[in-house]
Amino acid sequence: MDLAEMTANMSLQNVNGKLQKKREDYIDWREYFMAMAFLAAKRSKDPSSQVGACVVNKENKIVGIGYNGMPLGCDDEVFPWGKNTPSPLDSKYLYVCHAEMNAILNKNAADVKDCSIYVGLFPCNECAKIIIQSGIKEVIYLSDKHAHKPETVASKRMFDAVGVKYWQFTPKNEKIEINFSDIDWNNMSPRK
Ligand SMILES: Nc1ccn([C@H]2C[C@H](O)[C@@H](COP(=O)(O)O)O2)c(=O)n1
Ligand SMILES: [Zn+2]
Repeated sequence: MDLAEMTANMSLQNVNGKLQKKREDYIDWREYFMAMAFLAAKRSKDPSSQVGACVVNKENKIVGIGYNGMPLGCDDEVFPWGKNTPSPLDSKYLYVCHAEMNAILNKNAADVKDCSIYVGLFPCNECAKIIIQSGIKEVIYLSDKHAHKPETVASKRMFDAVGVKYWQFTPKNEKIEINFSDIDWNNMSPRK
């Protein structure tokens, strides 16, 4: 198989003899940011909901990433991940840091003013306060599964009051696969 046949088969283009991905194979920038939030969520130890968040500035640069997890130093093998527990002290909700809070606290910039936050699940009222106070102006979310919970209604009430935009993102791709073996690590090119 020569380079032309190979590139045709691998949705690659032969530009000046170099393998280039076809334009349509590049990830849409919004899908990229939502995918980064999803990738971060993979780090969450919460057995029932893994949520990730990605803060992006006006220049489309990532300035913060986070996922839901226990506070630094609170061993997530010791602190509880339960819910609806007989004793409220055994419920994760008292302890877990939400993805949005972590993404904002993890910021790598002086502030996150006028940024957008991509998050898997619509922010709760506590995160809405943090989002507003941090100066974030746009919330892009995938799931609004708790739409009718008071926490979510309160979030929207606050966002509407201060003009924080929020909208549901629907990815074009059903999935984005990261396959380390796609790359020939010796020369960092697509594996032939
Ligand atoms: N926007 C959100 C919503 C939820 N979380 C976290 C908080 C918990 O760890 C978990 C939700 O648990 P569930 O009630 O679904 O068992 O997700 C978040 O970080 N950001
Ligand atoms: Zn929250």
